[in-house]
Amino acid sequence: MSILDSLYEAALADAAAREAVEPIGHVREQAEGQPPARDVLAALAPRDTVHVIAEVKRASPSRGALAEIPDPAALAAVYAEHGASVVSVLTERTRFHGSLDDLRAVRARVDIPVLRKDFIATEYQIVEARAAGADLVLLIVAGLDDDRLRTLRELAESLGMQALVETHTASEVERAVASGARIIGVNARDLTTFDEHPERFGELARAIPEGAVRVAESAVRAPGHVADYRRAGADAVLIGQALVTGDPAETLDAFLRAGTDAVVARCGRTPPRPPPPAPAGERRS
Ligand SMILES: O=P(O)(O)OC[C@@H](O)[C@@H](O)c1c[nH]c2ccccc12
Repeated sequence: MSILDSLYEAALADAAAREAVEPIGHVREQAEGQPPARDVLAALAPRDTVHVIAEVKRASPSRGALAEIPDPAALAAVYAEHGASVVSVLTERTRFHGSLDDLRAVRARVDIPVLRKDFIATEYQIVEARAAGADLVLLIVAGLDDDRLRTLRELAESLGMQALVETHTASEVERAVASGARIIGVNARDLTTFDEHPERFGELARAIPEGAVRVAESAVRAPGHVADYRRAGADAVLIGQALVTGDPAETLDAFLRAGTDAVVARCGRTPPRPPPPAPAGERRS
């Protein structure tokens, strides 16, 4: 069994245990009782600086324990104050040490959109994401067939959420685009081996159509990496480890500065033109 398969297996076993206690009808009612989901497309709309999706991540299967994060809401508040556009909360328990309680706590503290990051393959997980206050859910193309991918994204959208559709190869980007995804991530980390390929985003970004949000995921360790992703056409960069293992405020400030200074040179996006010179008579000098 691949690592990815075992991650899905654990997440789905946990979801089934929750569903045995709380059937989907109840959870749907809770979802309907939530304030409407935040507008994620507006929050990630292309602009002349990069967006950061900042992650609450205690541990990972590839690195083990990263940070204790006793108060995920406090960390999310720092992210929001320092310019993150979206907070990502890992809710997977067995390998990432996260929970839906983390997501609820974050939701209660910040106003920016919140992403439920988990190994999602069932309607139940989507509905419980909304019931916990999520605005965005992760869907990993490598773990879903075309039917599931479309059905789950459409269910998320019917609840007012969006889906971040994650890819790692050219054929997965093709499938994501064909499925109608509007927010497409390229994960530098291969979830079947944990190898990192930061150059992958630049190779695949061109295949993501104009109009979809392009997200570069993983492997940002230094400001230069944000600049590289930005130059390769990223609208947003998803960062976990570097934020939770360093000083989150200082690190985020430095990353956003690097993303602001980098000029997008490819993917058909050109930097804004300088204003035309004023007519001779109006020049001040
Ligand atoms: O910690 P990093 O290298 O900054 O990566 C963050 C994020 O991209 C990563 O946590 C991630 C990307 N896709 C995932 C899917 C499941 C779990 C985790 C992930």
